[in-house]
Amino acid sequence: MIRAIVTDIEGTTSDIRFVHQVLFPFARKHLEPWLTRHQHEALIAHSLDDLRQELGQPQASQAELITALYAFMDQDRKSPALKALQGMIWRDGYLNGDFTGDLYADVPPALRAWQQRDIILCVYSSGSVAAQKLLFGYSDAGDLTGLFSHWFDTHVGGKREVTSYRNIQQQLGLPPQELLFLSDIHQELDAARSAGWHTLQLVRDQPDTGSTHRQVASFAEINPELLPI
Ligand SMILES: CSCCC(=O)C(=O)COP(=O)(O)O
Ligand SMILES: [Mg+2]
Repeated sequence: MIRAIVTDIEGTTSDIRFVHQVLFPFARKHLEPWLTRHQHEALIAHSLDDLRQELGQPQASQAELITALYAFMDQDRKSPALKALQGMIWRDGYLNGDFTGDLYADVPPALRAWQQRDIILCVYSSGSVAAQKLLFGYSDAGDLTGLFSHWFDTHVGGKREVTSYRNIQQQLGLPPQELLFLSDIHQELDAARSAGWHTLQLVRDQPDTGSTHRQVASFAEINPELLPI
């Protein structure tokens, strides 16, 4: 029996194009002036120190850090410091009404139905927990943060690493066979399966021929009571 469902965001609950064509360009455009304005605030200074550590350059200047951040963005590197800073920049965009958090139309009704069946709902994304809460808090369908009880980002580990799913399982205090991970990326699902979890792949555009996971095109096709099939 599935007791908890952990969902990815990009490509799973939300269109990849929203992340790559709206969120990422917004963060890139605002990065430099935003950092100049906020660099002395404790949270931002802390993220910049994390970035210096990631780079192995404890004395890196502000200009060097900005160059590194642009390079990380070019590589879509899942750097915790970059992800923390992007989340803080996106906050202004959500608050100003520049965009709302994109969700596929099938996502909110499915989440509500699962919650009504007492299934624990969680998010696991490379985006920071703060960024996850903004996306669901300012979503196209209103504030959905109340549907989720746990939020995980790369502080538990990378999404293609088995240990990350073991860490999440320990935090949830449930056996792995009661956990279901939803993602569009089969390498992430491979890691979850290796940790003993159930997996389902969201294929929003076309099937993934390189995958060994069960594939569905929408959340409406998922009935946790029927798993495993
Ligand atoms: C919180 S939405 C932004 C997602 C993000 O920043 C990202 O890098 C997506 O990575 P994922 O591992 O969730 O595909
Ligand atoms: Mg994804």
